[in-house]
Amino acid sequence: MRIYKEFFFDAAHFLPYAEDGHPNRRMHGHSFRVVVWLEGKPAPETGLLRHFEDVERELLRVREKLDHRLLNEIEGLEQPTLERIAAWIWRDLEPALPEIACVEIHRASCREGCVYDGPEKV
Ligand SMILES: Nc1nc2c(c(=O)[nH]1)N=C([C@H](O)[C@H](O)COP(=O)(O)OP(=O)(O)OP(=O)(O)O)CN2
Ligand SMILES: [Zn+2]
Repeated sequence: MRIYKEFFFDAAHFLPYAEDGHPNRRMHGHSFRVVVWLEGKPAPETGLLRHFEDVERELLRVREKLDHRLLNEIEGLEQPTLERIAAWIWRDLEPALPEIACVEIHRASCREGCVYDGPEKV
């Protein structure tokens, strides 16, 4: 069974490895929607897989690190593509929310996004 909670943030970035003169190389901003999925079984005594209050607390914590920031300045986000941001959010949340199953990140204005299912298991 899966549950999800989402949050929104706005941030600036640039893509350092875009070609010279390409707009992606200039600093610009986006609005992002992030959906975090948790997977597991509800506890028999509570019926909860994980209380949404716990999830909300962790999402607010990670949002604080991203919102109204220049993403390139954040350690691990020197190449702040959707792919890297999704994996970074996963790593930041995983210690507190070990039931994490998927991080979606959507950039609606560009009609694009990324879905990260976690590090590959060997
Ligand atoms: N696979 C990926 N490709 C690209 C990514 C990415 O994260 N993963 N990111 C970008 C840039 O961030 C780029 O800014 C996206 O731009 P674009 O789709 O051209 O949309 P706009 O910036 O024009 O969108 P707005 O409507 O102005 O927000 C490129 N490729
Ligand atoms: Zn961009």
